[in-house]
Amino acid sequence: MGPRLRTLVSFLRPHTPTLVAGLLLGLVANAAGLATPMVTKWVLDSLGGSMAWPLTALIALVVVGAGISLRQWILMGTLAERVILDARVSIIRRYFAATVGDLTRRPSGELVTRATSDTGLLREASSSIVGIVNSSLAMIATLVLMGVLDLVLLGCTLAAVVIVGAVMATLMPTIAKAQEAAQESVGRLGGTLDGALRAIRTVKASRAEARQSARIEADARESAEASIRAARRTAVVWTIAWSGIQLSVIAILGIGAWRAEQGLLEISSLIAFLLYAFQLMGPITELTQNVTALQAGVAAAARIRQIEAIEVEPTAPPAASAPPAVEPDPTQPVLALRGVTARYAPGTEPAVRDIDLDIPRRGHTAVVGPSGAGKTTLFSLMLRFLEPESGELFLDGRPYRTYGHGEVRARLAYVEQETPIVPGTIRDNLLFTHPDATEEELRAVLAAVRLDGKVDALDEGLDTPLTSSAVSGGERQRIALARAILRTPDVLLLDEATAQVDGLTEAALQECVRERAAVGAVVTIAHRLSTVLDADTIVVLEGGRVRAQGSHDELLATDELYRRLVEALRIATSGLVAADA
Ligand SMILES: Nc1ncnc2c1ncn2[C@@H]1O[C@H](COP(=O)(O)OP(=O)(O)OP(=O)(O)O)[C@@H](O)[C@H]1O
Repeated sequence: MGPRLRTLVSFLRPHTPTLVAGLLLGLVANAAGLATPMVTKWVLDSLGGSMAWPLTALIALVVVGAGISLRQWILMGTLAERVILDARVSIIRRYFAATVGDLTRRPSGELVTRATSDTGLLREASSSIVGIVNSSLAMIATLVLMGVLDLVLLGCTLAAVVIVGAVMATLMPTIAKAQEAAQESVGRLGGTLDGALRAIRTVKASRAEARQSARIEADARESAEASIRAARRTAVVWTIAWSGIQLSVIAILGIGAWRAEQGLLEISSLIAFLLYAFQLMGPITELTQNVTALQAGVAAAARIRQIEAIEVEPTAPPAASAPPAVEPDPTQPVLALRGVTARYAPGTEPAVRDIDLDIPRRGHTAVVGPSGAGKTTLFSLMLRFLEPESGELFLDGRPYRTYGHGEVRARLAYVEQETPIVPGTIRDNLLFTHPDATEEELRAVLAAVRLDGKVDALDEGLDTPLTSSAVSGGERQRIALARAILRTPDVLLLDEATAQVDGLTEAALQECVRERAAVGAVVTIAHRLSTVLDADTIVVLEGGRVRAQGSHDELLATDELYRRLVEALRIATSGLVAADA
C-alpha cells in the first residue's frame, strides 16, 4: 500500500466496524442481485408448469436486495460525513494549537481551503474502498456465473472487459492528476483571494482591482482547465465502457442465438446470460466511480495530513521541573530576560541578540527603536509566540520553561498594534479574554477608555454587533485596551498604533496606562511622544540589542539615537497638532 493510500486509510481506521458492516451488507445485496438472472432462468424453465415458487423467489430477492442496498447506502453516507467531521475537527484544533510562527507562515485562505474544500473530497473516498471490494467481487461472481451458463459467450464478455479495463487503467491515473491539480489551484485561489480581500482598500486605492482579479481568476481558470481535463477523460472512460459492454451484448446475442439454433444452448440460459451481461455494467460503473473517488480522496488526505506538519505549542509545562508556587518577592522584577537571543528561522540573522532586561512589578517601561530593531520580537518572546534560541526569560524569578504557555499568558495582557475586532458584539469583544466578567466590570473598563457614553447612545448598547469596518481606528484601540485591562493583568503589553489617533483616544489611552502603571507593570512599544514622556524607564533597541536604557532626561543627555528618535516623534506630534488646528 502506497504511503498516500495509507494516509487515507488512517482517516478510515477509527470506523473499521462500520466499514466491515458496509462491506457485508454490500456482499449480501450483490448476492441477491447475482441470483436474480438465475431465478429468472428458473421462472422461464418452469413455463407451462407451476410458476408460483420461482416467481415468489424472484420478488423476494428484489425486495430483500433493495432493503439491504438501502441500509448500506445510508450507512456509508453517514460514515462519509463522520470521516469529514473528524478531519475538520482535527484541522481546526491543530490550527488553534499551532505556534504563531508556523501558522502565520502560511496564507490563511489556503488554511481555510484545507478545512472546507479538501475535507469534502473525503466524502466519496471514504466508502470507495468498500465499493471497490464489493464491485470487484460482484464482477468476478458475475463472470463465474456467466461461465456456468456458457463458456464461449463468457469468452466474448471477457474480451470486452479486458479492453475496457485497459482503457481505464491508462486513463484513470491521468484523471486523478488533473483532479489533484484542480484542487491545488483552489487552495492557491483561497490564499490569494483572502489576502486581496483583507487589503481591499489598498487594492482599490492602487487601482489594482483588475490586476488582482486577473491574478486570482488565473487560479480559478487553472482549476477549471484541470477539472475539464478530468471531465473529458472521465467521459471517454465511460463511453468506452458503455459501448464496449453494449457491443459485447450484441455479439453475445448473435453468437448465443446461433449456438441456441445449433442446440448447444438453451434459450433460458441465453436470456439469463444477457441479463448478467447487462448487470455487469453495474459493478464496472461502481468500480470506475470508486477508483476515481479514491484517487481524489487520497490526494485530499495527503493535503490534509500536511496540516499535521504544523508545529504545535506544548500544552502542559514539564510537571517534574515545576517548583512549588511561592509568593513572588515584590522587589524582584515581574519579568526578566537574561542573555536572550532569538531568530525566526534557522540560518537567518537573529532578530534579537543577548538581551538583558528587567520589567519592574510596577511602572511604565517604554520600548523605542528604529524599524526592525526587534521591538515586536521582544513582545513575541514575552508572550511565548517565539522561543529563545539561547538565554532565558523569567516570570516572578521562575524560568519560563517551568510554566505552561497558558500560565504565562494568563499573567499578561496584550494589545496588538492592529487591534483586531473579533466577530460578534461589543460585549463579545470585551469578554474575549475573560468570558466570566460581570456587567459592572464591563462598565468600569468602558468608562476607563471613555467609551461608556458612546455605548449608552447605541440602541442595542453592549449587544451592538461589531464588524471591523463599523468601528473607527481610535475606537478599536480603546475596545482592545478595555479588553486587556478588564482583569488587571500583572503585565500589560501595549503595542501602540503607529497611526496618529484623535486627542480623546490619546488622552484615554494615556490615562489608562498611567492608572495601570500605578498598580502593575506596563510595557509599551511607543510610537507617541506623550507615551515616551510618561514612561518611567525607556529601553532603546537597535539592531536587536539593547543600546541604552534610562529615563527620558538621562537618555536625551547621553544617547544620540534616542535624541533622533524623540525628534522624529516630536515632528510627527507637532504635525498632528498642526493638522488639528
Ligand atoms: N515573522 C518573521 N519571520 C522572519 N523574520 C522576522 C519576522 N518578524 C520579524 N522578523 C525580522 O526580525 C527583525 C526584528 O523585527 P521586529 O518586527 O521585531 O522589529 P520592530 O522593531 O518591531 O520593527 P517595526 O517597528 O518596524 O515593527 C527584523 O529584521 C525583521 O525582518
